[in-house]
Amino acid sequence: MEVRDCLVSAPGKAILHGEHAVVHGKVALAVSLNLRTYLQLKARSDGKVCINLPNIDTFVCWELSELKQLTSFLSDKKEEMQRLDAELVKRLREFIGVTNGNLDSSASAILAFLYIYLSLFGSGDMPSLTVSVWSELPTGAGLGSSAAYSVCLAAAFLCATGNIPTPLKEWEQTGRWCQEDLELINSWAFQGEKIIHGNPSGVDNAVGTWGGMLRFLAGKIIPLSRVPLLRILLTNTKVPRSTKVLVARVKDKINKLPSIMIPVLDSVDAISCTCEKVLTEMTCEPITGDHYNILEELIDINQHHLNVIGVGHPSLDTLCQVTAARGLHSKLTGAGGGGCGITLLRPETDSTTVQGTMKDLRDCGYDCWETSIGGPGDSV
Ligand SMILES: Nc1ncnc2c1ncn2[C@@H]1O[C@H](COP(=O)(O)OP(=O)(O)O)[C@@H](O)[C@H]1O
Ligand SMILES: C[C@@](O)(CCOP(=O)(O)O)CC(=O)O
Ligand SMILES: [Mg+2]
Repeated sequence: MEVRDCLVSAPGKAILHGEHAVVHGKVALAVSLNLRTYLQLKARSDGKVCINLPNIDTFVCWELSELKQLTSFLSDKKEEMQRLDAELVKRLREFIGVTNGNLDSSASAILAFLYIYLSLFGSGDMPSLTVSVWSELPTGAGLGSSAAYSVCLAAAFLCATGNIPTPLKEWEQTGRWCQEDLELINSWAFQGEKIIHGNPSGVDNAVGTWGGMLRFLAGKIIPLSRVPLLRILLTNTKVPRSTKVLVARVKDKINKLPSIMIPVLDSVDAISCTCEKVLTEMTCEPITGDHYNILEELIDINQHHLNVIGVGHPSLDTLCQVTAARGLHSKLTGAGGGGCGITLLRPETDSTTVQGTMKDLRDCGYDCWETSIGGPGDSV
């Protein structure tokens, strides 16, 4: 099978409120970032399938004949993709030589690639191709790099199979898909997230697919089109962590202490709903200091809750203390345990304060940058 070359990209995300709680059916508010992951798919004619993942130092090639042996049991039931195909995952784990325990970065990325590739092409004519992925996002830091990676894989392979059109006209720089195509991309990206996260909520792949700001509740995605522009400082503590491990740890804690943990999750839910209400008010009435006072208080309370849930880290405590010394409010974003945090900047926060805070954070060894939030979803 010959495939058409294509280049796709998808944004990372920041979760304003609701990380972890969203896995347990609570509301999350998330927004795309202007940092993206890019994927280039190129057809080959030598019967090889290759993957180049420079961000995680992973470069692998297989013969098509090897991959074909993994597909003998696959049927053409592509609509049955709500659940992961456990038999395919088992075979793939054996194939890459990781039969038990958690997968490392490279094994997770390879497994997600092979799973989507074989699910989409395995029951027909399998194409020889090279996929190269590179990203502006830090990997494994809470900004949804796994989801952006999965969205790119899903979009590129669905284009290559002809399941969705390549909407690019020659004169266009970027293109967008229709709602139905985006839903298909999102559902395949969710499969990739399941491989990398274990038990994802689906919020990250939804933001990676649609972009902008959205409210996510139990798989239901509501775009928030009327939100004010918020200035955010993003800080990467550079402490590595794995979303899969943290999500599993939170689940254990809820199972062990349900009467203590469930009210905390309910409170996080109320924080997300209150934040959404304040953001909506800010678009309908003049923005006042009171709006920002509430947003800051919500950030502080949620950060305490996330510590209670068990996903804090001393590096994140330092972030909160350093920014609090300048009158700014921070919380972790994403899975926590290290990784990134967000700091809310007020419209009137002057550049001396911002520059001074960034210097203090860099002196702690962190990466720090001011960013705009919102932005386009994935494009081809
Ligand atoms: N650019 C990339 N290239 C290859 N794999 C990636 C890339 N970005 C993310 N991944 C995969 O996603 C994993 C990180 O996912 P996760 O722990 O959920 O962190 P996050 O999504 O917060 O960045 C990596 O270990 C790797 O398997
Ligand atoms: C902790 C969680 O809410 C977000 C994880 O985001 P990230 O992988 O840390 O970028 C998990 C999820 O929603 O699937
Ligand atoms: Mg992730």
